[in-house]
Amino acid sequence: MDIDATRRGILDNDGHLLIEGGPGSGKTTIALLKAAQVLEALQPEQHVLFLSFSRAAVRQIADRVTEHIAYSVRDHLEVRTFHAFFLDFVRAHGSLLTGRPSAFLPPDEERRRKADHDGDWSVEVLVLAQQGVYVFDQLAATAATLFERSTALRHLYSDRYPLIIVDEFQDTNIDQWRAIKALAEQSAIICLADPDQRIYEGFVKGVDDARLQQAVDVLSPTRFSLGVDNHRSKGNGILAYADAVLRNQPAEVPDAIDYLSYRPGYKPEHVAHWAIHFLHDKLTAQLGHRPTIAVLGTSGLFVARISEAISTDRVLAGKTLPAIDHELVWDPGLAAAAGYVVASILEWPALPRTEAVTATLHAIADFYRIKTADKETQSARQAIATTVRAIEALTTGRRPASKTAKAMIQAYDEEIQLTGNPVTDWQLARARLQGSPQLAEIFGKARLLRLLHASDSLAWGLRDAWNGEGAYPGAADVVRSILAEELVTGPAVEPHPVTLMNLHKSKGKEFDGVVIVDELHNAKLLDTSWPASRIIRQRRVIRVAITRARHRVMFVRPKDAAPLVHG
Ligand SMILES: Nc1ncnc2c1ncn2[C@@H]1O[C@H](COP(=O)(O)OP(=O)(O)OP(=O)(O)O)[C@@H](O)[C@H]1O
Repeated sequence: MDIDATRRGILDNDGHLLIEGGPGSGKTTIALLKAAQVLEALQPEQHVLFLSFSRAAVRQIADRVTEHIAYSVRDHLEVRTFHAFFLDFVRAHGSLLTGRPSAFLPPDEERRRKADHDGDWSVEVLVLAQQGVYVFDQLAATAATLFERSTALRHLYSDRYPLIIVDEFQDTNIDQWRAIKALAEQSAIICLADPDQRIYEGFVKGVDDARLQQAVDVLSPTRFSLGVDNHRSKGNGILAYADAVLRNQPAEVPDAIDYLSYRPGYKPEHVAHWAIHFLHDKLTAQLGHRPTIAVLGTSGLFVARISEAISTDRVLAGKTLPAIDHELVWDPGLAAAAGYVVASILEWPALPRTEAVTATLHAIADFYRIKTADKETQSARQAIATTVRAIEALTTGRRPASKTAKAMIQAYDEEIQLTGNPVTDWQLARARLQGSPQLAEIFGKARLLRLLHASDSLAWGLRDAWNGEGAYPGAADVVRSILAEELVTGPAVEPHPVTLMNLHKSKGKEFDGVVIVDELHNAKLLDTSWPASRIIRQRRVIRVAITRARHRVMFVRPKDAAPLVHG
């Protein structure tokens, strides 16, 4: 490890530090070295806190801890997401604000309530907070208020965390910044930042391009610049090309970057399948070992499609492409909601007709509530309304008018013969989802659940729910609790050689090779007709994605996609 004068300065300086540097300049690494040094001198009850944004980033940092931090003090480094830290904090101390114990409304429950709420949801969120019930987005604000108002809490936490490292500082929102500022009274704060990796501004509320200046004004930190050092992809032109994309400047495409353009008629996910194999072979030859590869798509759903496509063998242009074992980093909200619908069908044989079908219709309405919370669409709104009317009709003894409800009644009457084997029964129940466009949509989303790697835990949970008499009473609750756990903690899988995620989620990570997949219709990588501000933001995102690679990048883009660099 090179420890130059700048890095020596960082290790020798106490107090607040602002460390700036481009992608791969070594911000995370030097921060871990600094933590290692501070950890040696801590009291037994003290810890160093390393805050980052995503669970995936936390995992990558945690993986690197073994490299830099001695076993004896490792337990005293807490690498956590902002949200997890604030959630624990509000649970422990929220009652100081309201006089009541704090409760947390999980995101899917919030989406459901929001869809049913007539008034302004942002006002309702504040009312709930006054009652001690917090939604995801309120946690940081609540924690910040508590830290600002209570000297005792500030001191308690600063005593516990004399050093707090804030990763990706440029992307902190106003509430995260308020909490950090309050703790900075007594804790030393190290901010790691790259202004050009600001990818949430104008996109997430409260993120501000003045944040770095505010840190300088308020904390008066000692500033260090790792400048354009690049330890990740030294000498292969990847960073220079990424910078050219950021600034839309003319640039030669270096050897380390391949472009694959596909003609209309080809599906991007199929071409991506080929590209992953190609990159894998090239990197294996170059490095002499099995490489790590990230496949980055332009949206979560697109990434899920790629995942499905590469999960089976495929013949493309006369060549057989074997299926690719991979991990998917993805927000599976809708797939989980579709899973709850399937689970409700597993309960049918134990229930009378009205009760059984009504429970399934409730799960279907919830699916569309979650869908509208992500993206308001007329058809999803209508689906909720017709399903709710069908439930009313059923419970008052009338015949429902909706196609979906009729199809479910017919499916119930045809009787479902479950076997006690959760895997087969899950497929049997899922196959009942046909007879209306809504059911077809839910069927499609339920198939994606397989990608969650949750199948094993679901099978075990359902095995316990089997009553030996043809049904799984309580299946809906079992599936709900298993998937909720899966959504919060993520699948417990080992890091995989091939990982799929959207561009934003790649931030803070590092792989031998990166495949960036673009599509023409739903989620373009870049569109010159977008407003200038959106183009600038997207160029930052693309730069982050490119610079995740140590050795090679491969673009898979439609033939007439907009060029990424000028000229
Ligand atoms: N001083 C150093 N000498 C040699 N290698 C280093 C040094 N610092 C970092 N590296 C290596 O360079 C790579 C990038 O480092 P690191 O992840 O710390 O950069 P970063 O600035 O946090 O990147 P980003 O902002 O893109 O996430 C890592 O593989 C790391 O092991």
